[in-house]
Amino acid sequence: MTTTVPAIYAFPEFSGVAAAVADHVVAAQNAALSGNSKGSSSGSSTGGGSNTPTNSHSRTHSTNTSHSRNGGGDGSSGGRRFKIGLSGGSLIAVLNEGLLARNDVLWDKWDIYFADERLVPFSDPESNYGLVKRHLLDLIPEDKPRPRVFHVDESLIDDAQEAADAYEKTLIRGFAAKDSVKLPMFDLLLLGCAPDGHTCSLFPHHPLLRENLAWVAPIEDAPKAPARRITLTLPVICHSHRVTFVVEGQVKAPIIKTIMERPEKGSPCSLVNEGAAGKVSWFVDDEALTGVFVTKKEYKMQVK
Ligand SMILES: O=C1O[C@H](COP(=O)(O)O)[C@@H](O)[C@H](O)[C@H]1O
Repeated sequence: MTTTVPAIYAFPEFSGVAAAVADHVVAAQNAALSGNSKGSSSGSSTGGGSNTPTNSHSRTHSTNTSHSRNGGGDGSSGGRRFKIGLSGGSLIAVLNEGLLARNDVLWDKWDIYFADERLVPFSDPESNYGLVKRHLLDLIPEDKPRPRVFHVDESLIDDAQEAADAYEKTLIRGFAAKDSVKLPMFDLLLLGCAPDGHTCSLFPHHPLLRENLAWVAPIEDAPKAPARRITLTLPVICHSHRVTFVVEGQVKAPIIKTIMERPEKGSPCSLVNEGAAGKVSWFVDDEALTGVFVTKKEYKMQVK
């Protein structure tokens, strides 16, 4: 039986959030690579070898470039890949602290996609890919293998529709032909929630919340700068095997209260809680739950 009430894990400190999120990610990785992620038949875990992903280190570490072309892995996971979608924003500091501290992240089995992207140059501090590159990918120890990274085409940042169409094609190549699966299925999507209630680049009350055909949609009028962005759509988000929100800080408490206690208000995060019911987790610090009445669960580390 599923429930629209998500699992909510709260921690007193940022470090607790970071450690638990990292454990949750590695558990999802292990499940995907061992074939235990549901839905692999719709393309969640087989390699998308025809893509030409960017290897984040390929320019500086040419000995690692083979990882950007090899969709097959080393055989121990039967060629399966861990398909993860990352958001930008505060999430990346959590991943920096949590993931980089672990030695069981099988980076070379990861296909990293983006839940949304702000259409600015990668060097701009607002770029989600730029943030992930600087604070995560570039910091993977040199002796570790590299993930495959599928980011927006930087040459298309002046045209949101073109950028969205091109990124949708990237997903189609990575997951399966759009006419053979209705929706791609990520093994794990990591999402944030902004104080105004947006997640990915889906903003409260925006018509994009009703998009049900495209996998990736453009937005030109985002209420928070930069206005031009692309985003995964709600059906894609809700089709993921796991959807995990990571949120900290008292500034987020009012919106979390609305999301959890007033789902009828239709906040984008409430729509995800409902649309992905049974697959949604929230990892938060205690401050983000100030004045919020929810049942919290104790997080038990899954990976020994
Ligand atoms: O604009 C964005 O904001 C959200 C939330 O960011 P946060 O810093 O408040 O966690 C983020 O998840 C999204 O990827 C980004 O484009």
